[in-house]
Amino acid sequence: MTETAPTTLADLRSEIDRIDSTMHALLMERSSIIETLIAVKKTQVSGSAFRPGREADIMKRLALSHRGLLPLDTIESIWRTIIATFTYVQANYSVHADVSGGDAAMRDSARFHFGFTVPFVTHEDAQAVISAVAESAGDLGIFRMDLGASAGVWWRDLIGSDRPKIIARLPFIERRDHPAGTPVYCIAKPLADAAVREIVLYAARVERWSDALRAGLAQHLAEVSASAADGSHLSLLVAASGESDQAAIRAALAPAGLSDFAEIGSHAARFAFKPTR
Ligand SMILES: C=C(O[C@@H]1C=C(C(=O)O)C=C[C@H]1O)C(=O)O
Repeated sequence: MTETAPTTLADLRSEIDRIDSTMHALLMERSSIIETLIAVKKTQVSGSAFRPGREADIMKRLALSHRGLLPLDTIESIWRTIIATFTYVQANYSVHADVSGGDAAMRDSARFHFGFTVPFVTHEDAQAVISAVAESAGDLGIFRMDLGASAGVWWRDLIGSDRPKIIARLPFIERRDHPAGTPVYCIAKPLADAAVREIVLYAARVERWSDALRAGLAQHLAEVSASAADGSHLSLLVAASGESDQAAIRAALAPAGLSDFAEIGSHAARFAFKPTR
C-alpha cells in the first residue's frame, strides 16, 4: 500500500505562491503586448483605446465559464480593473462623474469598473461632466440612470456629430445583488468605427406622453430609458435594438408630437446572468 504524504500548511502555501507567481507573470506578459497593440490599433491617431464591444464580450465569456467557490463579483472586479488599466496605459484617461445625486454610488461604480489607477473626478452637475469629456483627449463620463426626472435632460447635451456619445452601459453583467449594480451610462468622444451598435440610443422631444407610445415603441424593440420635463415638452432618452429601423422608431413617436430626434450613442446588449448551481 502506498502512503500519501499529509498535506501540510507549508505545502499548501507553496502551492499558492506558485499560482501567484504564475498569475503575476501572466499579467506582465499580457502587458508586454501593449506597445504593439497601440501601433496596431492606431491609438495615437484616434486618441482613444476603448473598445466597449470587446470588453462586453470578455466579461460575458468570463461569466459563462465561471465555476467554483470564488464569487463572480471578485472575478468581474479583477477583470474590470485589468481591462480598464490596460486601456489606461494605452492612452491615459480620467473618469468624470456627476455626483449631484450622491457620491457613494458613483464612486463605487467608477472604482469597480475602472479600478484605482484611473483618476476619478467629481462634478456638481451633468453639464460639467459632458464639458470635461468634450474638452479632453479621451476621458470618460458616467451618468446614473436610476435618478429619474431629478437628473434633468443631460442627454440632450450629446446631440451633434462632434459631441460626446454614450459608448457603454455598465455593469456589463447584470444580476441580482451586483456589488456595483447602479446602472450607469458611460460617455466618450465619438468612437467612430469602434462603437458597438447592439443597442442604439436616441434623444427625442415630444409634446405629450401616453401608454400607447410605449406599446408603439415596443413593437420596434425600443423603450424609454429616461425622461424628464423640458420646458413645455417632454424629453426622452430612447434605447432601441440596433436592428430596428430609425424611421420606424420616429414614426412610433410621431403621434406624441415629435419635435426632434437624434442619435446620441450606442452600446453592447445587456447580458443578464443567472447563476447555475
Ligand atoms: C486591449 C485592448 O484595448 C482595451 C483593453 C482591453 C483588454 O485589456 O482586454 C479590451 C478592450 C479595449 O477597451 C483591445 O482593444 O483589445
